[in-house]
Amino acid sequence: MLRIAVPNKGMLSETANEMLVEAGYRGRRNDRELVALDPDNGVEFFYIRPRDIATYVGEGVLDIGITGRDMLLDSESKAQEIRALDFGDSTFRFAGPPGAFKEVSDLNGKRVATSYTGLLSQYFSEHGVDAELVKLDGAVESSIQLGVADAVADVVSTGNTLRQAGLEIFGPAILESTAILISTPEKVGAAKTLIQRLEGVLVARRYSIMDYDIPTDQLERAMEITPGFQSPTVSPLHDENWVAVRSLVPQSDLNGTMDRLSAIGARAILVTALQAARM
Ligand SMILES: Nc1ncnc2c1ncn2[C@@H]1O[C@H](COP(=O)(O)OP(=O)(O)OP(=O)(O)O)[C@@H](O)[C@H]1O
Ligand SMILES: O=P(O)(O)OC[C@H]1O[C@H](OP(=O)(O)OP(=O)(O)O)[C@H](O)[C@@H]1O
Ligand SMILES: [Mg+2]
Repeated sequence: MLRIAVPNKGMLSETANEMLVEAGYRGRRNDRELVALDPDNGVEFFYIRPRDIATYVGEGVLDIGITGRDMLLDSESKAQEIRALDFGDSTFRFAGPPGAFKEVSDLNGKRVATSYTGLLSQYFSEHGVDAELVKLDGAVESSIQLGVADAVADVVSTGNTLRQAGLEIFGPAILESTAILISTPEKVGAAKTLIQRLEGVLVARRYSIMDYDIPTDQLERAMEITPGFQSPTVSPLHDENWVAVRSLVPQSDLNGTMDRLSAIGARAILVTALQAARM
């Protein structure tokens, strides 16, 4: 039985659960559920704080888990990133009162509040900065106003929290984070089906099917516009001067793709949503 760690709350929990349901697993039935058996799929889900997931997976107690890259790097876990999951994107940044700091070296001798002391102490030692870390559980942005820190290092997504606290980002991004699958080399093999299913969900979320007819003499140009994953399907039409093409195309630029196909003479361009995929 594969044992899977899923965030029980926070920014990643809802989408992580949705992806698992799309991948054919039993979803979490209510937000108090801590353990759930899914015997049809031979898996057991453990709903755990996102910060603790790397610990359980790194110890080998749980086989695979979903957490944030920043949380994995903050931990001392032996778990490794298997792949990014296309949600929960954020950057990890320094911020301070407007104009107070310009670069990371300005933090020498200052107090920096963060919930990610592991990540920060590693960053400071790599960059030769000697700053005092103030460990807080959350709402780190308030620490400067409350007088316990001179600067903060925290997760930034829209930047609204920082703006509301009257703080300004400085220095380069410490890290680009995203939701990731983590496991250990000993356990990852057993999780092959789960990984393949989630990869299918990512493809279904990112791509659509595009069908169109194209004059045969424009086929090569059309292949450059819709190269697909490996090789698009090209089928003969009754009119031998035309062929029908079916290809996977990124959802991010469906209309641009249709414009480019149309400009080289494609007709009857149809787009269909993908419900599931296994590549
Ligand atoms: N506003 C956000 N937008 C995108 N991702 C975020 C945001 N806040 C946190 N994350 C990411 O979500 C993951 C889990 O963080 P989250 O804030 O949910 O956990 P937490 O701080 O331990 O929990 P809580 O905030 O409920 O105490 C981290 O990898 C983090 O980078
Ligand atoms: O840039 P924004 O879109 O405003 O998002 C960033 C905020 O989101 C997270 O807070 P969360 O709600 O998880 O609270 P926490 O600080 O208690 O973890 C993070 O710690 C920032 O405070
Ligand atoms: Mg948080």
